[in-house]
Amino acid sequence: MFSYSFGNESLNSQLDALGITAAFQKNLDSAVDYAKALAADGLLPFARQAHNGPDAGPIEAAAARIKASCDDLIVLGTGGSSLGAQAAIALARFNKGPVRIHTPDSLCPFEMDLLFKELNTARTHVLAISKSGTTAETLAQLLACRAWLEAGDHSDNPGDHFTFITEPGERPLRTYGEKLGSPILDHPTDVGGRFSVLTNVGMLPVAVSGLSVEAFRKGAEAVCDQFKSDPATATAVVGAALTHTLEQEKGVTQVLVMPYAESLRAFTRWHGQLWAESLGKEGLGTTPIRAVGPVDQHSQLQLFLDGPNDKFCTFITIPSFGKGPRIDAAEAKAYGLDYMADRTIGDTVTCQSRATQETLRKKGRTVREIVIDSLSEENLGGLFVSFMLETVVTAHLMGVNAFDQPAVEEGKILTRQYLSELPE
Ligand SMILES: O=P(O)(O)OC[C@H]1O[C@](O)(CO)[C@@H](O)[C@@H]1O
Repeated sequence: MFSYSFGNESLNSQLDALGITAAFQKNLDSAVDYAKALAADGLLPFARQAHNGPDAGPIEAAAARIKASCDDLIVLGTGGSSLGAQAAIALARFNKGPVRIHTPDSLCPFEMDLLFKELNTARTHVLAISKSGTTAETLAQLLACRAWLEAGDHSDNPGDHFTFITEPGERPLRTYGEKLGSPILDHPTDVGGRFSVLTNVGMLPVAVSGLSVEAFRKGAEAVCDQFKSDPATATAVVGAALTHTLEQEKGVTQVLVMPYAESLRAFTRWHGQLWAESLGKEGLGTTPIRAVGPVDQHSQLQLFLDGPNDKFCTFITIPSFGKGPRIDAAEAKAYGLDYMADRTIGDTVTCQSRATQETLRKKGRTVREIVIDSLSEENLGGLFVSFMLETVVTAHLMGVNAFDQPAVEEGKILTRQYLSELPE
């Protein structure tokens, strides 16, 4: 489970000091009303991915088939069709499964050459994911993968090397999968790509990685239960009301998400898309900033502390006292490093996060700390759904539609045009 707090001074006293208590309360009331309406409706489809839902069996079956046939899985997809899976399977580093998973989510000729050079065609499976089934990057990679696989020296059916996830209906990716005779799982039509991490889009890679789909979804369910039963204290509702109030009243235009764990680095990329694409519209929006502690204390912290006071900072921490290697006391003392004698790496990181939050607060920044008790599937599932709900509630307060992304479509159309106009 996770909890959140705002430092030693209560949130109320910090709001008082900023002179925004009334504005916050008004936004909180409206956020709570909206949360209650969502709860009365059974929450949103992205949050209704039950641990024992009807897709659990098909996900496990597809994962078993993939695992039985390969050593390497290439997950093709971009944005919401890749970032959630990447964030989720980052936890698998701790219990290495039998399949290595590659996620070339940015179209890069050099990376693709490298990947093809490293992998064995006979023992590679490709999972191509695209909700629309039309994304040029994913389709280009798919065609390149097929050619590479067929140029390999195996003689089995090429269709056995592919699995697809896309929406029902006519679309290039689906037609391609049907012609190949490969398994095709339906992308839920009522869940947007950047909200799809708890559906088969994120959970099939999770199942292949050896992590527990059930645990991710149970963690999400626990957070949804809390959101429904006590919205006024739910992380998502308070976070949304606070972000919106700080933006309206104090010109806070950036939201920082800074976990103190390398395994949550991919989570910050997932959050970046979720926040930016859902809220950046009609001239409105706050810009997501990604950082990971403690390493980014040595690159971005100067700006956070001493640059413009325009950021709402969220730290995600895991109590790490006593965790990790211990520093030999005599060795440390021999070099005048008494302060770290007999401390663990986890002791150091915990103190660094605390110190950084305190210095930010002293500089007048609003800092929220979300504490998870361990790096577990349950906690990550909870974080996913909490941040998705926070995004949706923030969109409601802003008066924008969280679920579309009209502005990026023009660039996609032009890319296709320029590509088709290239000389033969
Ligand atoms: O899953 P699809 O349809 O390939 O889309 C990939 C990504 O592209 C976008 O449409 C933006 O271009 C995102 O919203 C989406 O997650």
